[in-house]
Amino acid sequence: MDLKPKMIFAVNCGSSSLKCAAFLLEEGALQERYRFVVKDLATPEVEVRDPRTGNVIRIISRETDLVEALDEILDFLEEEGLLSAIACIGHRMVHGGVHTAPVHAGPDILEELEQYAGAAPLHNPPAMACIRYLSERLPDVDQVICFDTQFHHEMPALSSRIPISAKLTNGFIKKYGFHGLSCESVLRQLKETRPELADKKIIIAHLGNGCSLTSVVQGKSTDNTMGFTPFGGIVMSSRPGDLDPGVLFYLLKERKASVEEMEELLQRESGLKALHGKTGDLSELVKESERDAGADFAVEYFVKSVCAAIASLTAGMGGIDALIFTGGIGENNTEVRRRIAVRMGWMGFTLNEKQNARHNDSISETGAPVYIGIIRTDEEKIIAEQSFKKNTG
Ligand SMILES: Nc1ncnc2c1ncn2[C@@H]1O[C@H](COP(=O)(O)OP(=O)(O)O)[C@@H](O)[C@H]1O
Ligand SMILES: CC(=O)OP(=O)(O)O
Ligand SMILES: [Mg+2]
Repeated sequence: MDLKPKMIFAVNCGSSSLKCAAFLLEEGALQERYRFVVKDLATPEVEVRDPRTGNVIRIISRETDLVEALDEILDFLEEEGLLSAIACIGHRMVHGGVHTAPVHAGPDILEELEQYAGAAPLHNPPAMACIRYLSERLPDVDQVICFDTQFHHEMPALSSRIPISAKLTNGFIKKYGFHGLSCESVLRQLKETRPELADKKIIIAHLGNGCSLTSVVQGKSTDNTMGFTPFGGIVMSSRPGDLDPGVLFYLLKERKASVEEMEELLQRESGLKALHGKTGDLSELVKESERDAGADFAVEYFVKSVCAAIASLTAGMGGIDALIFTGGIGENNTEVRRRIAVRMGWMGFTLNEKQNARHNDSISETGAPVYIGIIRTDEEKIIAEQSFKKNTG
């Protein structure tokens, strides 16, 4: 009998953060042992957290490079005697293109995935860099790639088609939908805590650095606000969300902007950051909103954008039973949730202010026509489970 511990390591490259988790395989179930979080990729520290308490038990300082952060995390696991226990590594790849199930990260797949790098430039290239680095440091360990787009791949054509000429789309340009691993985590938890809602009409509002809303009917994605790429949908921290295509032509033709300049401006300098002028961090904007009219404007713009998406997705589903907040902002920002619920009052949203302030699981008034809840997403657990299944399947 093999008594050596076995571990699954999950890597989640977000647009502003790196989140990793180490799971020990105990009696056939995955038990999280350590969580590693780089909250802001511009700040040089990795928090090592104890998942049982959520407490930060150590801070590892690092250089500013993502791969170096990962290197330090592996050094930590080595010190703990756990590096050799890694049986499999799972990665979140935001754009999966044609893939509708997890894949092993062999050289052919990596080469093929290169074609989607430009469709998720804030996400896919760093995830690819992590895979390449890990295949050098741990060449014998199986790496599995899990896709954010998988959950949405059966979205109805009424949602997924993009109405441009077939000469341009070639079947490839369509709405893919993102934050799918987060949706899976939220639905799994909802099934456990509110089984009566699991098969109803639900909107999952994933509000983090990247933000998207997904409509779910009977556990299946029917629409997502992001589109062909994670640029689309509602306004985000530094991304504009849906944009009149005429703006792009104008910038290219009249302002002679280069594609690179446009990409940089639209990826990193737009969205809430452009509205406010200094910061796109919604938490900071909320903090400043009482004394800074520009910050308050940016928060209201965001809230209106979320509410417009809720109304549109509700129309698509022909009703709504529950709204679930998740993601860094959705889980933690009382004021953003309050403003959204108040603005949606006309549609039957009634917030319980006390429960909202306490970040309770349920934050709507008892008996209100629309249930409003908060669920802490655990994308890393879904990555670990999907990877373990692929690794052993
Ligand atoms: N504990 C917290 N309290 C308040 N705001 C938070 C907290 N954690 C995250 N946030 C907010 O969430 C945002 C990041 O969301 P997250 O979903 O973690 O990021 P990413 O989109 O990179 O995955 C941050 O910009 C921050 O404003
Ligand atoms: C798809 C996306 O924008 O992801 P994240 O919120 O993790 O950056
Ligand atoms: Mg994220």
